Amino acid sequence: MKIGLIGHGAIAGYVSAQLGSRGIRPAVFLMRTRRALDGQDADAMQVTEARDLPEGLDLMVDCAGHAGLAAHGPAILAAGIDLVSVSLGALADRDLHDRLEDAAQQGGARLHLASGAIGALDCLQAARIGGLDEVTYIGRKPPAGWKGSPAETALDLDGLTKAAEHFAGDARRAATEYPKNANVAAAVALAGTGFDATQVRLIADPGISANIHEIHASGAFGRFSFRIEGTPLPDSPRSSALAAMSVVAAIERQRATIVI
Ligand SMILES: NC(=O)C1=CN([C@@H]2O[C@H](COP(=O)(O)OP(=O)(O)OC[C@H]3O[C@@H](n4cnc5c(N)ncnc54)[C@H](OP(=O)(O)O)[C@@H]3O)[C@@H](O)[C@H]2O)C=CC1
Ligand SMILES: O=C([O-])CC(=O)C(=O)O
Repeated sequence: MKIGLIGHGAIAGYVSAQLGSRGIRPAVFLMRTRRALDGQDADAMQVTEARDLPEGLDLMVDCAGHAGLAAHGPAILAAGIDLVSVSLGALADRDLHDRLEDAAQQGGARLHLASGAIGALDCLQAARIGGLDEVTYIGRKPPAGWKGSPAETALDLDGLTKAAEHFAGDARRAATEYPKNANVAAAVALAGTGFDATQVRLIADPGISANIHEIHASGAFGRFSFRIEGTPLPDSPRSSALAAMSVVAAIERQRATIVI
C-alpha cells in the first residue's frame, strides 16, 4: 500500500511509527513547509502542494488539522485518491463540506473520517436510523489541554482551582471555534443528529489528567451514555492517543477483507 501523510505533528508522528512497525513506510509527506524529519521518515519525499504528489498513491492520510484538510483535501479527492482524515471539525464549514463532497464525486474517491478520540459512533449511527431525540457531548480536559483555544480568554487556565465550563452551545460553533479541541464534537454530530442539533459543553478541569469525553443520547432505540478517559499523546497534551490510534485503525480498515 502506497500511503502519504499530510502534516508531521504529534498524530502524524504516531501514525508513521505505527505504520513502520507494520512494514509500511509513508511514501510522501505533504507539508506546510519542508523540514528535516528523523527516523524512518528522514528519507521520505516531501511536497508542499497536492499537485506534486507522486503517482500511484493508494491513500492519503490527513493529520494536519482543519487548515490541512481545507488546503489539500479537495485536490486529493479530485485526483481520485482516497483520503482518511482526523480533522472532522472542518466539516462544520458548509462550503468546505460541499467542496470535499463535489471533489470526491468528481474524482471517484472517498473521504473516510477516523473516529478520533471518541467511541460509540457506531451506536449513534445505528440509533439515528430509528430516530434520535437528543444528543449531548461533554468534553473535559486538564487546563493545559485547552491552551491555544478560546478557553484561554474565557478562563484563567493557569490559576484554575476547580472545574469550569468555557463553552455551551451547538456542535457547529464548538467545532468552528475550537479547531484543535472539538473534533470529537463534530464526530458525534456527524454520526448522530448533525452539527446544529448536537449540544456541546466544554470544561477545563484541574483535577484530571486524562481527556474525558462523554456522550449522552436518547431516541427510539432507548438511551445510552458513553464515557472515555483518554491518555494524551506525549507530544501534545490536547490530543488523545486514541485519536492517533484511530487513524491507524482507519488505514487498516482500507486493507481488510472483513471490515468492522
Ligand atoms: N478527531 C479527533 O478526535 C482529533 C482530531 N485532532 C485534529 O488533528 C489535528 C492534528 O493534531 P496534532 O497532531 O496533535 O497537532 P500538531 O500541532 O502536533 O500537528 C499539526 C501538523 O499539521 C501541520 N499542518 C498545519 N497546517 C497544514 C497545512 N496547511 N498543510 C500541511 N500541514 C499542515 C503542522 O505543520 P507545521 O508544523 O508546519 O505547522 C503540523 O505538522 C488537530 O489540529 C485537530 O484538528 C486532534 C485530536 C483529536
Ligand atoms: O484528542 C482529544 O481528546 C480531543 C480533541 O482534541 C478534539 O476533539 O479535537
